[in-house]
Amino acid sequence: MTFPYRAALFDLDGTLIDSAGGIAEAVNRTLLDLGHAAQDEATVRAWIGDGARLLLRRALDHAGAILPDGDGFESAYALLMRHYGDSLPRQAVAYPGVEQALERLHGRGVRIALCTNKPARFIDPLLHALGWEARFEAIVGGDTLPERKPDARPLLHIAEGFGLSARECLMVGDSHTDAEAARAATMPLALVDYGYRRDFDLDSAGAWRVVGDLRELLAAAPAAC
Ligand SMILES: O=C(O)COP(=O)(O)O
Ligand SMILES: [Mg+2]
Repeated sequence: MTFPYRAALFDLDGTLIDSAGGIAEAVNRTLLDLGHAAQDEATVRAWIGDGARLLLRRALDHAGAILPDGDGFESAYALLMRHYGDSLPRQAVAYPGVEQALERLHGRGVRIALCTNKPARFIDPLLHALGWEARFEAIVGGDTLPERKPDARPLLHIAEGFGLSARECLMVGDSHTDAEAARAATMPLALVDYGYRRDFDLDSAGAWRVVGDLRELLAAAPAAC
């Protein structure tokens, strides 16, 4: 069976890697530094996917902190960034099947991109830790462009760079930000059922495919395309 798209754009956290343990560690170190209680990993997981600033806002909000404005927020963010960098080795955990799925797509001539809301400065070190330095032909992080997912722009930026229309690409993600960005870009969508979604019904997102393992993306022909 052939894969019906010319490019696949992958979300990172909750789709390719199970980074929640490392991210929870970074968030908790930040909360503790600021005098708040640490949270369990399941709580922090639900805050991931909309970029690191919203992650911090949710953590401070949950802690009942008076949300610092301006400089106060920036210094808390700098603290999170320091701990986040230290946590990268623990974030570098690929889900089962990811390596083979990327390899097989590549082998079929599908162009492969990374489209994440993770701060861009952490992407290269993380890809290095995973041994994926040469895996992605295009990479867009959460602060690479003025807009991030759920805006359509990061997806369209990658498609345009490939010289492809949105319809020729597939966005593969785990959460509402990926689904909304794909809808806004009129790009076909595939979802994984194991990620960090919150209050999001996978089956009503209009996905071409919902999979429990990325190798299933190549498993069968689509119902319609
Ligand atoms: O919000 C994040 O930092 C992670 O984002 P991602 O799920 O888009 O990779
Ligand atoms: Mg994600």
